[in-house]
Amino acid sequence: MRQAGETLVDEPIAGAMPQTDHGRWLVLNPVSGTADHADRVRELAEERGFRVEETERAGHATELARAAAADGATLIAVAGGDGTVHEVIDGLDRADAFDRTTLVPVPVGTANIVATNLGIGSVEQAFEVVETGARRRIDVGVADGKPFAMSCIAGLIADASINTSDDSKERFGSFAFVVEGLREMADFDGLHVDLTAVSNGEERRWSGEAVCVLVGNLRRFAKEGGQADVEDGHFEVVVIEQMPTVEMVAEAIAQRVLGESTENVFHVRASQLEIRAGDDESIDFSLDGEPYATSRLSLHTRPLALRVCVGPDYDPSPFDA
Ligand SMILES: Nc1ncnc2c1ncn2[C@@H]1O[C@H](COP(=O)(O)OP(=O)(O)OP(=O)(O)O)[C@@H](O)[C@H]1O
Repeated sequence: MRQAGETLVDEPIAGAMPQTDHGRWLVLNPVSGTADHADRVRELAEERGFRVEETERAGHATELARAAAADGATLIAVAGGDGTVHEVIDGLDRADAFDRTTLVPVPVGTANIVATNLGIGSVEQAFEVVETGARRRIDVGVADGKPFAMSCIAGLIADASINTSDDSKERFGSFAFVVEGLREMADFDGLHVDLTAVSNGEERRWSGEAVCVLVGNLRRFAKEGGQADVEDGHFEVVVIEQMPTVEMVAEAIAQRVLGESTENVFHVRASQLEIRAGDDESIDFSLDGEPYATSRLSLHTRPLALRVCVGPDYDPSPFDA
Protein backbone atom coordinates (compact mmCIF):
# COMPACT_ATOMS: atom_id res chain seq x y z
CA MET A 1 0.00 0.00 0.00
CA ARG A 2 1.27 3.39 -0.91
CA GLN A 3 0.91 5.95 1.85
CA ALA A 4 -0.05 9.60 1.61
CA GLY A 5 2.93 11.71 0.71
CA GLU A 6 4.64 8.81 -1.03
CA THR A 7 3.09 9.27 -4.42
CA LEU A 8 5.14 8.43 -7.43
CA VAL A 9 7.24 11.04 -9.01
CA ASP A 10 7.26 10.15 -12.66
CA GLU A 11 9.56 12.74 -14.02
CA PRO A 12 9.57 13.86 -17.59
CA ILE A 13 10.99 12.37 -19.98
CA ALA A 14 11.45 12.26 -23.71
CA GLY A 15 13.72 14.92 -25.09
CA ALA A 16 13.88 16.86 -21.85
CA MET A 17 16.89 15.13 -20.37
CA PRO A 18 19.88 16.90 -21.91
CA GLN A 19 18.58 20.25 -20.70
CA THR A 20 18.01 19.06 -17.16
CA ASP A 21 21.34 17.26 -16.70
CA HIS A 22 23.89 19.74 -15.46
CA GLY A 23 26.69 17.26 -15.43
CA ARG A 24 26.95 13.71 -16.70
CA TRP A 25 29.44 11.34 -15.17
CA LEU A 26 30.01 7.71 -16.04
CA VAL A 27 31.75 5.41 -13.58
CA LEU A 28 33.26 2.59 -15.61
CA ASN A 29 34.42 -0.65 -14.02
CA PRO A 30 36.68 -2.18 -16.69
CA VAL A 31 36.86 -5.60 -14.99
CA SER A 32 33.12 -6.27 -14.51
CA GLY A 33 31.66 -9.28 -16.33
CA THR A 34 33.79 -10.40 -19.25
CA ALA A 35 35.93 -7.24 -19.08
CA ASP A 36 35.67 -6.51 -22.81
CA HIS A 37 33.31 -3.54 -22.71
CA ALA A 38 35.48 -0.56 -21.77
CA ASP A 39 36.21 0.81 -25.28
CA ARG A 40 32.61 0.53 -26.47
CA VAL A 41 31.16 2.09 -23.32
CA ARG A 42 33.70 4.91 -23.34
CA GLU A 43 32.89 5.71 -26.97
CA LEU A 44 29.11 5.78 -26.44
CA ALA A 45 29.47 7.81 -23.26
CA GLU A 46 31.82 10.40 -24.68
CA GLU A 47 29.57 10.87 -27.73
CA ARG A 48 26.79 11.76 -25.30
CA GLY A 49 28.76 14.20 -23.21
CA PHE A 50 29.65 12.03 -20.21
CA ARG A 51 32.81 12.57 -18.23
CA VAL A 52 34.17 9.02 -17.96
CA GLU A 53 36.10 7.83 -14.89
CA GLU A 54 37.43 4.28 -14.60
CA THR A 55 37.61 2.37 -11.34
CA GLU A 56 41.05 1.12 -10.38
CA ARG A 57 40.23 -1.05 -7.38
CA ALA A 58 37.43 -2.31 -5.16
CA GLY A 59 35.73 0.59 -3.38
CA HIS A 60 36.88 3.15 -5.94
CA ALA A 61 33.37 3.54 -7.44
CA THR A 62 32.20 4.88 -4.06
CA GLU A 63 34.91 7.56 -4.15
CA LEU A 64 34.12 8.45 -7.76
CA ALA A 65 30.41 8.79 -6.99
CA ARG A 66 31.25 11.18 -4.15
CA ALA A 67 33.49 13.16 -6.49
CA ALA A 68 30.72 13.28 -9.11
CA ALA A 69 28.26 14.57 -6.51
CA ALA A 70 30.76 17.17 -5.30
CA ASP A 71 31.23 18.24 -8.92
CA GLY A 72 27.47 18.86 -9.19
CA ALA A 73 26.70 15.91 -11.47
CA THR A 74 22.96 15.39 -11.85
CA LEU A 75 23.27 12.18 -13.87
CA ILE A 76 25.56 9.29 -13.01
CA ALA A 77 25.80 6.26 -15.26
CA VAL A 78 27.35 3.10 -13.81
CA ALA A 79 28.97 0.73 -16.28
CA GLY A 80 29.51 -2.37 -14.19
CA GLY A 81 27.60 -5.10 -12.47
CA ASP A 82 25.57 -5.06 -9.27
CA GLY A 83 28.68 -4.67 -7.10
CA THR A 84 29.66 -1.46 -8.83
CA VAL A 85 26.11 -0.09 -8.68
CA HIS A 86 26.13 -0.87 -4.95
CA GLU A 87 29.34 1.09 -4.47
CA VAL A 88 28.00 4.08 -6.39
CA ILE A 89 24.79 4.15 -4.34
CA ASP A 90 26.95 4.10 -1.21
CA GLY A 91 28.96 7.07 -2.54
CA LEU A 92 25.83 9.07 -3.42
CA ASP A 93 24.43 8.38 0.03
CA ARG A 94 27.64 9.50 1.74
CA ALA A 95 27.52 12.70 -0.33
CA ASP A 96 23.85 13.11 0.62
CA ALA A 97 23.19 13.39 -3.13
CA PHE A 98 20.17 11.11 -3.67
CA ASP A 99 17.95 14.11 -4.21
CA ARG A 100 20.03 15.75 -6.89
CA THR A 101 21.53 12.83 -8.85
CA THR A 102 19.84 10.33 -11.16
CA LEU A 103 21.45 6.93 -11.58
CA VAL A 104 21.40 4.76 -14.70
CA PRO A 105 22.97 1.29 -14.69
CA VAL A 106 24.82 0.29 -17.87
CA PRO A 107 24.79 -3.53 -17.70
CA VAL A 108 28.28 -4.92 -18.31
CA GLY A 109 28.55 -7.12 -15.20
CA THR A 110 27.80 -10.80 -14.73
CA ALA A 111 24.28 -10.81 -13.28
CA ASN A 112 23.14 -7.19 -13.72
CA ILE A 113 20.09 -7.71 -11.53
CA VAL A 114 19.62 -3.99 -10.84
CA ALA A 115 19.68 -3.06 -14.54
CA THR A 116 17.42 -5.97 -15.53
CA ASN A 117 14.84 -5.10 -12.89
CA LEU A 118 14.85 -1.49 -14.04
CA GLY A 119 14.09 -2.66 -17.58
CA ILE A 120 17.54 -1.97 -19.00
CA GLY A 121 18.79 -4.97 -20.97
CA SER A 122 21.87 -3.77 -22.84
CA VAL A 123 24.56 -1.11 -23.00
CA GLU A 124 22.89 0.53 -26.00
CA GLN A 125 19.51 0.56 -24.27
CA ALA A 126 21.02 2.23 -21.21
CA PHE A 127 22.25 5.16 -23.28
CA GLU A 128 18.92 5.26 -25.09
CA VAL A 129 16.89 5.55 -21.86
CA VAL A 130 19.14 8.36 -20.67
CA GLU A 131 17.79 10.44 -23.55
CA THR A 132 14.24 9.20 -23.94
CA GLY A 133 13.32 6.96 -21.00
CA ALA A 134 11.24 7.72 -17.94
CA ARG A 135 12.86 8.75 -14.70
CA ARG A 136 11.45 7.52 -11.45
CA ARG A 137 12.22 7.29 -7.78
CA ILE A 138 12.67 3.90 -6.18
CA ASP A 139 13.00 2.61 -2.62
CA VAL A 140 16.43 2.04 -1.13
CA GLY A 141 17.05 -0.55 1.57
CA VAL A 142 19.13 0.35 4.61
CA ALA A 143 20.83 -2.28 6.77
CA ASP A 144 22.62 -0.97 9.88
CA GLY A 145 22.91 2.38 8.12
CA LYS A 146 24.29 0.91 4.89
CA PRO A 147 22.24 1.49 1.73
CA PHE A 148 21.46 -1.36 -0.67
CA ALA A 149 19.41 -1.57 -3.84
CA MET A 150 18.85 -5.20 -4.57
CA SER A 151 18.76 -7.50 -1.56
CA CYS A 152 20.11 -8.50 1.81
CA ILE A 153 20.45 -12.26 2.15
CA ALA A 154 21.86 -14.79 4.60
CA GLY A 155 22.11 -18.54 4.89
CA LEU A 156 22.71 -21.33 2.49
CA ILE A 157 22.74 -19.88 -0.96
CA ALA A 158 24.74 -20.56 -4.06
CA ASP A 159 26.12 -17.67 -6.03
CA ALA A 160 22.92 -16.16 -7.31
CA SER A 161 23.62 -16.33 -10.99
CA ILE A 162 26.75 -18.23 -11.77
CA ASN A 163 26.19 -21.62 -10.20
CA THR A 164 22.54 -22.00 -10.91
CA SER A 165 21.74 -24.50 -13.66
CA ASP A 166 19.03 -23.86 -16.24
CA ASP A 167 17.06 -26.93 -15.09
CA SER A 168 17.07 -25.68 -11.55
CA LYS A 169 16.03 -22.19 -12.63
CA GLU A 170 13.09 -23.68 -14.51
CA ARG A 171 11.85 -25.75 -11.60
CA PHE A 172 12.61 -23.45 -8.69
CA GLY A 173 12.41 -20.01 -10.28
CA SER A 174 13.87 -17.28 -8.10
CA PHE A 175 14.67 -19.82 -5.36
CA ALA A 176 16.94 -21.87 -7.63
CA PHE A 177 20.07 -20.49 -6.05
CA VAL A 178 18.89 -21.66 -2.63
CA VAL A 179 18.36 -25.20 -3.91
CA GLU A 180 21.79 -25.18 -5.58
CA GLY A 181 23.29 -23.96 -2.31
CA LEU A 182 21.67 -26.84 -0.45
CA ARG A 183 23.07 -29.35 -2.88
CA GLU A 184 26.54 -27.96 -2.44
CA MET A 185 26.41 -28.19 1.36
CA ALA A 186 24.01 -30.90 2.43
CA ASP A 187 25.20 -30.87 6.06
CA PHE A 188 24.28 -27.25 6.80
CA ASP A 189 22.91 -26.88 10.35
CA GLY A 190 20.68 -23.91 9.70
CA LEU A 191 20.67 -20.38 11.02
CA HIS A 192 19.06 -19.87 14.39
CA VAL A 193 17.11 -16.68 13.80
CA ASP A 194 14.64 -14.39 15.57
CA LEU A 195 13.00 -12.05 13.15
CA THR A 196 10.63 -9.15 13.80
CA ALA A 197 8.97 -7.45 10.85
CA VAL A 198 6.81 -4.33 10.84
CA SER A 199 4.24 -4.21 8.10
CA ASN A 200 1.65 -1.42 7.95
CA GLY A 201 2.09 -0.80 11.67
CA GLU A 202 1.68 -4.45 12.62
CA GLU A 203 4.43 -6.58 14.07
CA ARG A 204 5.02 -10.11 12.79
CA ARG A 205 7.59 -12.46 14.33
CA TRP A 206 9.32 -15.60 13.21
CA SER A 207 11.78 -17.68 15.26
CA GLY A 208 13.49 -20.92 14.40
CA GLU A 209 16.11 -22.66 12.33
CA ALA A 210 16.25 -21.24 8.83
CA VAL A 211 17.90 -22.45 5.66
CA CYS A 212 18.09 -18.84 4.55
CA VAL A 213 16.66 -15.37 5.06
CA LEU A 214 16.02 -13.38 1.88
CA VAL A 215 15.16 -9.69 2.02
CA GLY A 216 14.38 -8.30 -1.42
CA ASN A 217 14.13 -4.64 -2.36
CA LEU A 218 14.56 -4.45 -6.13
CA ARG A 219 14.87 -8.20 -6.36
CA ARG A 220 11.87 -10.47 -5.82
CA PHE A 221 12.28 -13.87 -4.20
CA ALA A 222 8.71 -14.94 -3.54
CA LYS A 223 6.57 -16.86 -6.00
CA GLU A 224 7.75 -16.55 -9.56
CA GLY A 225 10.40 -13.94 -8.90
CA GLY A 226 10.92 -11.25 -11.48
CA GLN A 227 10.81 -7.54 -10.92
CA ALA A 228 9.78 -6.44 -7.43
CA ASP A 229 7.56 -3.50 -6.60
CA VAL A 230 10.32 -1.09 -5.68
CA GLU A 231 8.07 1.92 -5.20
CA ASP A 232 5.92 0.54 -2.36
CA GLY A 233 8.20 1.27 0.60
CA HIS A 234 8.37 -2.42 1.52
CA PHE A 235 10.80 -5.28 1.43
CA GLU A 236 9.62 -8.70 0.51
CA VAL A 237 10.96 -11.05 3.14
CA VAL A 238 11.17 -14.81 2.69
CA VAL A 239 12.46 -17.21 5.35
CA ILE A 240 12.87 -20.84 4.37
CA GLU A 241 12.68 -23.08 7.38
CA GLN A 242 15.28 -25.76 7.98
CA MET A 243 13.90 -29.21 7.17
CA PRO A 244 15.33 -32.68 7.72
CA THR A 245 16.44 -33.29 4.15
CA VAL A 246 17.55 -31.35 1.13
CA GLU A 247 14.74 -32.96 -0.84
CA MET A 248 12.11 -31.69 1.57
CA VAL A 249 13.41 -28.14 1.31
CA ALA A 250 13.53 -28.39 -2.47
CA GLU A 251 9.98 -29.73 -2.57
CA ALA A 252 8.69 -26.98 -0.27
CA ILE A 253 10.34 -24.41 -2.47
CA ALA A 254 8.99 -25.95 -5.66
CA GLN A 255 5.45 -25.84 -4.27
CA ARG A 256 5.94 -22.26 -3.25
CA VAL A 257 7.16 -21.36 -6.71
CA LEU A 258 4.09 -23.02 -8.15
CA GLY A 259 1.98 -20.78 -5.96
CA GLU A 260 0.93 -23.25 -3.25
CA SER A 261 1.74 -21.94 0.16
CA THR A 262 3.61 -24.25 2.49
CA GLU A 263 4.19 -24.23 6.19
CA ASN A 264 7.91 -24.12 5.73
CA VAL A 265 8.17 -20.80 3.96
CA PHE A 266 7.50 -17.63 5.93
CA HIS A 267 6.71 -14.67 3.68
CA VAL A 268 6.00 -11.12 4.78
CA ARG A 269 6.13 -7.62 3.34
CA ALA A 270 7.85 -5.25 5.72
CA SER A 271 9.00 -1.66 5.92
CA GLN A 272 11.15 -2.40 8.97
CA LEU A 273 12.85 -5.55 10.05
CA GLU A 274 15.16 -6.83 12.74
CA ILE A 275 17.08 -10.06 12.34
CA ARG A 276 18.81 -11.47 15.42
CA ALA A 277 20.98 -14.52 15.71
CA GLY A 278 19.24 -16.77 18.24
CA ASP A 279 22.57 -17.94 19.65
CA ASP A 280 24.32 -14.52 19.57
CA GLU A 281 26.77 -15.78 16.99
CA SER A 282 27.22 -13.52 14.06
CA ILE A 283 25.36 -14.18 10.82
CA ASP A 284 27.05 -13.63 7.46
CA PHE A 285 24.85 -11.35 5.40
CA SER A 286 25.30 -10.29 1.81
CA LEU A 287 24.18 -6.74 1.02
CA ASP A 288 23.95 -6.63 -2.78
CA GLY A 289 26.85 -9.14 -2.75
CA GLU A 290 28.91 -7.20 -0.18
CA PRO A 291 29.68 -9.31 2.92
CA TYR A 292 28.59 -8.01 6.32
CA ALA A 293 28.61 -10.03 9.55
CA THR A 294 26.64 -9.19 12.68
CA SER A 295 24.50 -10.90 15.31
CA ARG A 296 21.75 -8.28 15.08
CA LEU A 297 20.76 -6.46 11.92
CA SER A 298 18.24 -3.61 11.66
CA LEU A 299 16.73 -2.89 8.28
CA HIS A 300 14.33 -0.33 6.94
CA THR A 301 13.32 1.09 3.60
CA ARG A 302 13.85 4.65 2.47
CA PRO A 303 10.75 4.96 0.28
CA LEU A 304 11.27 6.51 -3.15
CA ALA A 305 14.70 7.80 -2.15
CA LEU A 306 16.76 7.12 -5.27
CA ARG A 307 16.27 8.67 -8.70
CA VAL A 308 16.83 6.29 -11.60
CA CYS A 309 16.36 6.09 -15.35
CA VAL A 310 14.17 3.13 -16.33
CA GLY A 311 13.68 1.16 -19.53
CA PRO A 312 10.37 0.45 -21.29
CA ASP A 313 9.89 -2.95 -19.58
CA TYR A 314 10.06 -1.48 -16.09
CA ASP A 315 6.67 -1.73 -14.39
CA PRO A 316 6.00 0.65 -11.47
CA SER A 317 3.22 -1.58 -10.12
CA PRO A 318 4.14 -5.12 -11.17
CA PHE A 319 1.53 -6.84 -8.97
CA ASP A 320 -1.55 -4.83 -9.91
CA ALA A 321 -4.12 -6.81 -11.85
N1 LIG B 1 40.13 -1.85 -11.61
C1 LIG B 1 39.66 -2.82 -10.83
N2 LIG B 1 40.37 -3.95 -10.62
C2 LIG B 1 39.91 -4.95 -9.86
N3 LIG B 1 38.68 -4.95 -9.26
C3 LIG B 1 37.92 -3.86 -9.45
C4 LIG B 1 38.36 -2.74 -10.23
N4 LIG B 1 37.37 -1.83 -10.25
C5 LIG B 1 36.35 -2.33 -9.49
N5 LIG B 1 36.66 -3.54 -9.02
C6 LIG B 1 35.80 -4.49 -8.26
O1 LIG B 1 35.19 -5.37 -9.19
C7 LIG B 1 34.16 -6.08 -8.54
C8 LIG B 1 33.15 -6.69 -9.49
O2 LIG B 1 32.39 -5.73 -10.09
P1 LIG B 1 30.86 -5.87 -10.54
O3 LIG B 1 29.96 -6.28 -9.46
O4 LIG B 1 30.60 -4.58 -11.22
O5 LIG B 1 30.88 -6.99 -11.68
P2 LIG B 1 30.41 -8.47 -11.69
O6 LIG B 1 30.72 -9.14 -10.39
O7 LIG B 1 30.97 -9.06 -12.94
O8 LIG B 1 28.83 -8.35 -11.92
P3 LIG B 1 27.54 -8.70 -11.01
O9 LIG B 1 27.76 -8.08 -9.67
O10 LIG B 1 26.39 -8.07 -11.75
O11 LIG B 1 27.41 -10.19 -10.95
C9 LIG B 1 33.60 -5.10 -7.54
O12 LIG B 1 33.66 -5.71 -6.27
C10 LIG B 1 34.58 -3.90 -7.60
O13 LIG B 1 34.89 -3.40 -6.33
